[in-house]
Amino acid sequence: MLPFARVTILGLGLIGSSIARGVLQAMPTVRLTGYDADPAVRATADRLELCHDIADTAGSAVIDADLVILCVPVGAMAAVAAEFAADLPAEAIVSDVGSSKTEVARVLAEALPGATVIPAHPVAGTERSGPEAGFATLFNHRWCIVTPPEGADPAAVERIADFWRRLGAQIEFMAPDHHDRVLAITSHLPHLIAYTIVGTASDLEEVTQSEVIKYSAGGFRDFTRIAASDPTMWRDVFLTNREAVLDMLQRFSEDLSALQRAIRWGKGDELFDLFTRTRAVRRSIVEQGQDDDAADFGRAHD
Ligand SMILES: NC(=O)c1ccc[n+]([C@@H]2O[C@H](COP(=O)([O-])OP(=O)(O)OC[C@H]3O[C@@H](n4cnc5c(N)ncnc54)[C@H](O)[C@@H]3O)[C@@H](O)[C@H]2O)c1
Ligand SMILES: O=C(O)C(=O)C[C@]1(C(=O)O)C=C[C@@H](O)C=C1
Repeated sequence: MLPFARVTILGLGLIGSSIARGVLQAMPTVRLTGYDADPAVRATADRLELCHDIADTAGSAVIDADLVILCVPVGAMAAVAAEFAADLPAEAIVSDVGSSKTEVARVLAEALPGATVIPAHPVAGTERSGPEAGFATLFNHRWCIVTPPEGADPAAVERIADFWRRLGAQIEFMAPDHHDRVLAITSHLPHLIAYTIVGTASDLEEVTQSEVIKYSAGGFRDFTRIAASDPTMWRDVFLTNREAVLDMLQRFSEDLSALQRAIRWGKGDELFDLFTRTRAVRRSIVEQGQDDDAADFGRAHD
């Protein structure tokens, strides 16, 4: 039996529209309702037939839902929840896909007192945004981290896990604060570094903008993909996972200073040892099948 019969998606961008496409394929009998604050996104979602119904308000979207899933930037979660709180059916489960979890869990619990809220985070995405960027296979073989609040109803947690497994994801359970530390180093800091390096390159006075574009092969090009990620989404991630990100950034800065010293004093062994260790990390990610380029890596380097 399917975990839910009537699913409402609030926010029809990259992640919301990917969930909609995945549900239409994997759970075709589910009745799907969508809502987005942006009328242009609602019109596009309608044209793409992402949902059976596109509602004009968050309240009317949730009125007969048994799952409501918030797919808006983390800084907008509280406002959306407040918009539909009065219309939420008592038996509905509320979830979200936010990239940071402690703050989102707090604001949802505050805005929806008495509701069953089971937050989750599919660790899958791209640098693109909007309803046209989504695709049904986005979550295939990717982790979805479920962060149930203490004392959560195990049956509700299992229904959320079942929903994500049907979209192709593998499930991991974590405490929200642990999630935020893990993602600070694996996702948030890499984005911050990409934003910095692309910003630094574009500010250089002795290298022109056209040279940066012209010679952006390999390493820099990979950074520009990440640095093209949605500004609203990432502003909100850094503001809501401030402490874990600052902590990881502190460690990163210390390690960067050590590298700076190794270069200055010609300590080739130190550089070589670190680069050997980091190459091994990449190899284990590839071996675990967690990278899209795994096959290419194997061909090019083995
Ligand atoms: N992009 C990724 O790689 C990725 C991966 C995993 C999780 N997430 C999380 O998913 C969420 C959505 O990200 P996305 O990449 O789909 O962003 P997106 O910009 O593609 O879509 C967000 C949508 O939310 C809508 N929205 C904003 N405020 C709203 C409001 N108050 N009410 C209703 N709709 C509103 C926007 O109009 C937009 O269409 C974020 O919380 C993000 O942290 C993103
Ligand atoms: O693949 C990308 O482009 C992503 O940035 C996806 C990515 C990540 O950092 O891995 C970004 C944010 C998420 O919350 C989850 C996944």
